[in-house]
Amino acid sequence: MFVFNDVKYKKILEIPNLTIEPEKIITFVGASGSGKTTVLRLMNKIISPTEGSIFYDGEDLKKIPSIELRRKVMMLSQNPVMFGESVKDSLIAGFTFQQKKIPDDQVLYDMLEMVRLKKNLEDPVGVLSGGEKQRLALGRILLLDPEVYLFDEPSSALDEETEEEIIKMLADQVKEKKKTMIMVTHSKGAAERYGDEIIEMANGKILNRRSKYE
Ligand SMILES: Nc1ncnc2c1ncn2[C@@H]1O[C@H](COP(=O)(O)OP(=O)(O)OP(=O)(O)O)[C@@H](O)[C@H]1O
Repeated sequence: MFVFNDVKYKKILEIPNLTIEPEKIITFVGASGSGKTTVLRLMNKIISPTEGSIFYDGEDLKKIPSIELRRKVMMLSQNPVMFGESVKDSLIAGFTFQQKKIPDDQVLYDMLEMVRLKKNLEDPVGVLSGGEKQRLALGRILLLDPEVYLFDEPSSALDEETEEEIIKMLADQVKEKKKTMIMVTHSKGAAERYGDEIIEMANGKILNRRSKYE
């Protein structure tokens, strides 16, 4: 699905080769500043390699228009952007941009429940906490249902119990729908429990890659 070929990004990342198979959950762990977020940003074409190439389904990312790529590969960043005035506006933003039919309110309420956000659709989005914004953005992505989910610390602003619930829910969804999930997490426990493969980064390099089934 994703293939990295002699990839370098400035002086901060160096990945000679990396292949990520579809329908897997891959977790990235490693110290702060080790390059985990940079890997996700490369996969979503927010940044491009300064050397080498990245392929998605056999096609060089350089040749895939960003908008097209981001319909298939969606990233939830640590500080997601909110859209419009209300919880609903932000939840359906992707449908509005893509001019697609907006799901019924019941579907939207079910999604709020799934991401553990106890808010009404009409509630203002500006007053949400960091963790609530993150869960709302998560709901937005789950509704759009891309092929690949890139999660950068999807639970960084959550307490431990909610974090475990959310990551478990994501893993279940991804497996049920046969999607691919690539997740950066500070939680080694979650990385081990839910990752089919665990990739450990240090100083911009892959230090270690383990499959849970080996
Ligand atoms: N565009 C850039 N230009 C220069 N340096 C950068 C750039 N982006 C990131 N860095 C640096 O590269 C290193 C890796 O950053 P990255 O955000 O990938 O780390 P991380 O492993 O995700 O860290 P954290 O766990 O703290 O989020 C950091 O030292 C960061 O300051």
